[in-house]
Amino acid sequence: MKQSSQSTKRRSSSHTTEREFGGTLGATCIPIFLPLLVLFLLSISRSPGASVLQWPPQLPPTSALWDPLAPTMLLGWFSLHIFLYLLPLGKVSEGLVLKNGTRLKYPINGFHALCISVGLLVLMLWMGAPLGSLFDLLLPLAVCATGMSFILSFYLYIRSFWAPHHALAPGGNTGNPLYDFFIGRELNPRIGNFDLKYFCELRPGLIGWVVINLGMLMKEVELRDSPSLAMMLVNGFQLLYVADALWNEASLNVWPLTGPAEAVLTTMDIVHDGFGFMLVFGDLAWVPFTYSLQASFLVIHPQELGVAAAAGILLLNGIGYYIFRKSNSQKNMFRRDPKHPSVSSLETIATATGKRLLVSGWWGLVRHPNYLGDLLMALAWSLPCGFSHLLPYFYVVYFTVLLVHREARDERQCRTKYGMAWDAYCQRVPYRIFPYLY
Ligand SMILES: NC(=O)C1=CN([C@@H]2O[C@H](COP(=O)(O)OP(=O)(O)OC[C@H]3O[C@@H](n4cnc5c(N)ncnc54)[C@H](OP(=O)(O)O)[C@@H]3O)[C@@H](O)[C@H]2O)C=CC1
Ligand SMILES: CC(C)CCC[C@@H](C)[C@H]1CC=C2C3=C(CC[C@@]21C)[C@@]1(C)CC[C@H](O)C(C)(C)[C@@H]1CC3
Repeated sequence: MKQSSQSTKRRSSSHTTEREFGGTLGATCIPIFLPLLVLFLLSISRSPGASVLQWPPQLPPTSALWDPLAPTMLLGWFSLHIFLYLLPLGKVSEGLVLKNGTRLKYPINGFHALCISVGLLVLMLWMGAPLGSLFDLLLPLAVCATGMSFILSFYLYIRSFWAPHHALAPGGNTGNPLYDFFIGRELNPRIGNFDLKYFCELRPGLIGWVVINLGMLMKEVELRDSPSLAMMLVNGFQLLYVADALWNEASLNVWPLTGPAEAVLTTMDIVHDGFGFMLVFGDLAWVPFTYSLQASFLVIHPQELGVAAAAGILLLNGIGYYIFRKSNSQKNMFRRDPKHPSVSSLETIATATGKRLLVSGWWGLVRHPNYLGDLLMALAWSLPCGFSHLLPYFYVVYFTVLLVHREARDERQCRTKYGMAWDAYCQRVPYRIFPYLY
């Protein structure tokens, strides 16, 4: 979290002043704590008790952490996705205007990469590949993904000293090595045209999450002959979420190259945050190994799910997805073409920057309707795992904390950008995420 005290602020003409995520202390502890948390969660998800509250915590034996197959598989997976990223499939789109007035070009072929990956997996299954053995490799894979995150983050930190000043992220340039390593100094590190942040955010980890889920489903088939309804719901919901992210990246295809960027290219991570340990580890280790916890939990803790309960959960996910997609699309459309018939009748307020803010429609309900939809989906992903354990609800709790923190960061940035107009918006739309609650 941002610390407001003077002690956390630096005064220097070229260095940024504000520190987030607990400043230097957070930046030192989080890279130690989060990898251990991933291993802890993975290891208890497969233990019979699956208790997050057990003290002392149950840690995996060191022999369970290493398998020579894991680095080979990970390198193979990364090579495949680098190859797919570089394939001349789909179109090329432009990001938002950078400080030096230029725009970077991005290949929009993530959905192709997802389809090809799923096609390859189906082929491997047909050839008899034991995809269920991913279950036994999860801990070594997580260890290797963490190691890879550290190596990549060191590389990014060191190379950032050769980057021009305008290429640095606003928040990752404090001069404190630990903090800058954690937050990330360079905004859009690239090797030639290969954009490391954009690649990591949407490809290996996000698609890897879907593959891990499928591996858990296959393990269930090995153990119990067929996948359970709960496992199918978790797989289906999360596949929809990942496919949506990649499809909406691809929806840029229909717009002219010179039009404003939208969807993933306008998220806070791409536009504002540097590429440091937090995002590298988040993309490569945290997303695939903790977002798939419900599926790995279900392998050892099968749940009976009645048709009525399944229908209720389906409905909840559908409502969440509808709110998430409609609100994100409404804002993206408004930013791209405010005169488009689907948004032209919405009420707006002017800001000094020339941009307007929506005050009706989804963005008049709460200030972050997209987070509300995302959180409803998060709950729907955990409910198939029943109420006997807390572990499957880890994602809901973590995600609530992440989005509340993210909302506060975005709010600060918007207040700086829009000043009094933002205050007027907040008065008009008093709730942040949950109507009448928060
Ligand atoms: N699954 C996961 O782990 C995660 C998922 N997400 C999801 O990613 C999606 C994107 O989220 P995120 O990048 O945080 O931010 P948002 O998509 O919510 O974008 C926030 C920006 O939208 C613009 N904006 C805010 N209010 C208005 C308004 N009333 N009218 C017009 N524009 C407005 C502002 O930018 P400007 O005015 O400059 O255009 C603001 O900075 C969300 O759906 C979120 O749930 C996010 C993080 C993690
Ligand atoms: C390691 C920390 C505890 C937290 C790291 C945070 C990251 C895991 C998330 C920050 C923003 C993200 C986004 C998505 C995935 C999680 C991270 C990387 C996203 C790609 C998921 C799919 C969505 O549709 C999206 C809008 C494309 C998301 C963009 C932000």
